Amino acid sequence: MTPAVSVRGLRKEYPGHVAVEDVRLEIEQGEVFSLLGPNGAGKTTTVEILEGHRKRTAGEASVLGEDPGTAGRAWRARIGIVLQTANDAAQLNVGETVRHFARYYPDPRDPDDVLEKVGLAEKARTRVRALSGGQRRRLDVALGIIGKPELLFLDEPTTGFDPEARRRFWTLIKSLAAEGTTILLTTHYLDEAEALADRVAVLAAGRIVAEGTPSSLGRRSRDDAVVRWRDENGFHEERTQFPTKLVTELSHGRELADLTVSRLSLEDVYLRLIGETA
Ligand SMILES: Nc1ncnc2c1ncn2[C@@H]1O[C@H](COP(=O)(O)OP(=O)(O)OP(=O)(O)O)[C@@H](O)[C@H]1O
Repeated sequence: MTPAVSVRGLRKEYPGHVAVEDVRLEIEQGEVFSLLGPNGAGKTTTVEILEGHRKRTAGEASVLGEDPGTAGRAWRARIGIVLQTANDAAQLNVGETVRHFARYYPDPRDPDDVLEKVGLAEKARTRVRALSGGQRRRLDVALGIIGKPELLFLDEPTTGFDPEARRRFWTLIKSLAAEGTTILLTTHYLDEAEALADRVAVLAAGRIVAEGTPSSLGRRSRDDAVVRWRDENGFHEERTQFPTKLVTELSHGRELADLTVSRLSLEDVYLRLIGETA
């Protein structure tokens, strides 16, 4: 199967500044892939090159089998884009906006279904400019998926969402992934990457510094577990590769007060990776 996205030696130079250097990426069809990295790392630049919205300085890129720098309208109809900054849709209401965008695509989803999916069904008659920031973002997501894209680009999609809206959005992304949509997601929320992504890559200063599944990134699964508990002598903390054995030995069949067993979170690993490259 040809990968949905294949990139080699990607480079982008702005005057006096290299934003992306030697990036190599391969995203399989149906995969949810998350690009992580600090502000200014080059995520948006990379994604916009793949969307055909920016020209690369050098390197090879293939998106759904075509070069995004030269691909035409038929190709564009196969991808969906949720941008970081939304365009302002004039005087239309939410329902009209979604129906208007649906007309651009050969085989769109049902606009009412899409509004339901993103949790805006009750806002169908509200003017776009009267939406809250988070609701506006949900409309952006609706417009990104209305064309039934094979490949969906999501650039920081849940910025400004309340916790419930984020969880709802995650459910939506999982259902799109289950239908076979390939998804490239950039996010600053590590829990979001962990919940959604099959694989993640960390970009720092324009280069990929780590890549893998969320659970294996930066040798995470091989790190010690941290066991914490309390007894009459106070709080204790021990690091071990064998937390079950340690807890069994400690407890002698009785309850240990305030017992927790934890491993490095994806955020811990991410911060370590970014720290190493700073
Ligand atoms: N049009 C441009 N002209 C010049 N420099 C630019 C341009 N666009 C981006 N840059 C620079 O390129 C680098 C990468 O920017 P980019 O927007 O790709 O980062 P990012 O990883 O998406 O950041 P964020 O997390 O803040 O969205 C930054 O140093 C930025 O200042």
